[in-house]
Amino acid sequence: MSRSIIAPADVPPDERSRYLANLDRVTEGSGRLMLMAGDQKVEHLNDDFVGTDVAEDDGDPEHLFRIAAQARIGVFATQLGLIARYAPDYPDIPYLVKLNAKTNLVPTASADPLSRQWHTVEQVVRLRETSGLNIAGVGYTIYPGSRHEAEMFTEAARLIFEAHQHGLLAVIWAYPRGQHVADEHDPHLIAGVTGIVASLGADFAKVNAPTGEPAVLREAVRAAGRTRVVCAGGGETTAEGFLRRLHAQIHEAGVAGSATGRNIHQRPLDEAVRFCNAISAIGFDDTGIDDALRIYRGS
Ligand SMILES: O=P(O)(O)OC[C@H]1O[C@](O)(COP(=O)(O)O)[C@@H](O)[C@@H]1O
Repeated sequence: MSRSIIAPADVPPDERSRYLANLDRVTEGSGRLMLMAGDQKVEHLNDDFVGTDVAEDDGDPEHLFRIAAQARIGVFATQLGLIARYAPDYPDIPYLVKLNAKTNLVPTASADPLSRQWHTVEQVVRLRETSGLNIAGVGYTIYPGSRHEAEMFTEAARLIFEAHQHGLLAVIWAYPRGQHVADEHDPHLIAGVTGIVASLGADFAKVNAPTGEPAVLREAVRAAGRTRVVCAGGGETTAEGFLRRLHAQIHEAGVAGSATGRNIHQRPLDEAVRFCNAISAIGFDDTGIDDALRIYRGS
């Protein structure tokens, strides 16, 4: 595929090289994303950062930045407030600004989810220009099936266009959720959701892994067309189980990389760094499981 058609038409010619440089940065030129997710201080409050199976390191938000600075990652995604506060001490990390967020304090059973945009793309561009930080893209979560879906779709569509206009990538977290969504892990529904993300024009769709074997993701990958699909990492699993699932998602379903939060940051710093390096080896280098495990174990 010639590089000229990799950039979508809403990336203006004078921003195309920036867009392609951002795409190469977050994929190391492989076409597969490696996103480290650190936006859960809003989505899950402190539940993801303290606990019996959570490293003591994770209680301090700076743990996220220490991992991202030391590990091989494509991009680190979190809210603008944390980036502005910590990134000056961690200027070499490629950042993705997550533009909306909500807490899980209001149960879906009582109110359909609505997650409103916090900052505009123009404010992200101003931060990039005045700080010199390496901001490669923006992110936004949609909840198809929520009574409020139209509001989120509209915000998403407009910010994706604006992001492309400034050479920024757009990643959409897409979780079908609401009182009319019976099973948010249904593979066919998730394929519908990746099709929505493609229609919104995003570069990557981030979905929760559907029920079943990784190969069930084939429908969702195909439905997304030229928009690439990655899966969230989910709750705590063994490192080997996680790496085997990721390898299968990529090689059996054509998933284009990974987007992982808890399974990275709930580990102590050195282990989290090695885990990121193993994830990146699988995604960026087509490394096999045994070699990826050796990278994770530091052997
Ligand atoms: O599905 P939930 O519980 O709303 O969680 C959404 C949050 O989980 C994440 O996808 C993190 O992914 P992990 O499952 O890998 O921790 C965040 O990026 C996102 O905001």
